[in-house]
Amino acid sequence: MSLVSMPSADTNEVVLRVENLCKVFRLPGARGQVFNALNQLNLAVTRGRTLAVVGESGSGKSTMAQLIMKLQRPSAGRVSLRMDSGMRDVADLPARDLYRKVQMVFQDPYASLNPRQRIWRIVSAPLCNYENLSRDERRQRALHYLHQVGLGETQLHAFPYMLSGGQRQRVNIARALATNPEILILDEPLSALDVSVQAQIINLLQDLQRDLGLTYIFISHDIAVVRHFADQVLVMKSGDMVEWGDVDQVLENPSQAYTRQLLGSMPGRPRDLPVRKELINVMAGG
Ligand SMILES: Nc1ncnc2c1ncn2[C@@H]1O[C@H](COP(=O)(O)OP(=O)(O)OP(=O)(O)O)[C@@H](O)[C@H]1O
Repeated sequence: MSLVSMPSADTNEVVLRVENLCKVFRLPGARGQVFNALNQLNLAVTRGRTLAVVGESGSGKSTMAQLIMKLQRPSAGRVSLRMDSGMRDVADLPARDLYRKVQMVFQDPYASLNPRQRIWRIVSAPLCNYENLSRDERRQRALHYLHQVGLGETQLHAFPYMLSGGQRQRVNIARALATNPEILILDEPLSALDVSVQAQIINLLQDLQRDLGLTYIFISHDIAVVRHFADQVLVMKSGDMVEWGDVDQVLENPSQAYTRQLLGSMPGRPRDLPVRKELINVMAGG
């Protein structure tokens, strides 16, 4: 059961809605045994805002992301997305329409790039599902998206192993931008990067959000970053929603004991924030 009810949001601005979403996994080798990874999740994501999702390991954050992206089927409930024709159940949407609207950036910038492909091929690959492009056109389009993430000609013909971790994560973001999506699901996009590079990527994500009007679902373990970056935060525990609200309210004045416990155990807990926030601003040149 969900521990909190769905907060109200201006329905005109809701671009993604999750209703009573559940995921039950059958455990291999354990006769008939099941595991509830997600229990009746309810959520509304507002256009142009950032919703952070926090919770201890195994709380269901990535499962939620996979259900939104149709990488897994829900056991119950539904995810709907704002399309030109109104809110549509993603179960009824062809993958190509879903991926036009929603893209994902994964945690590991190393594992998520094909090591045998040049960067222009990687970045322009999603476009091939929508358009019949020549090699030259693909390179031009890839260069456009590389410029958006602060890379350029130098990286266009490189292979992933030639790039730093931060550059690879920029390539991942460029690839995610290639379908001109409205929503990016960022699944711990900073955790494989060192702190100074994290700050640069946060800065980039904020610039992109401002310039392109993107909506973010940001899965993170770092409370300092969440506070700096997100508008709202959802706290999860063992597949349940524990608390959802504005970042300042939830992080400064959590209503649930579990949230207080989580804040105390995660890096960048509130009393550390001023230092980290300043650090991030300095590193991001802000
Ligand atoms: N295919 C599967 N079969 C069985 N159990 C699964 C499967 N996928 C995920 N789980 C379980 O569901 C729970 C939620 O996993 P999930 O990856 O969503 O957690 P998470 O909050 O993203 O964790 P982390 O922060 O470590 O990435 C975990 O206990 C996980 O072991």
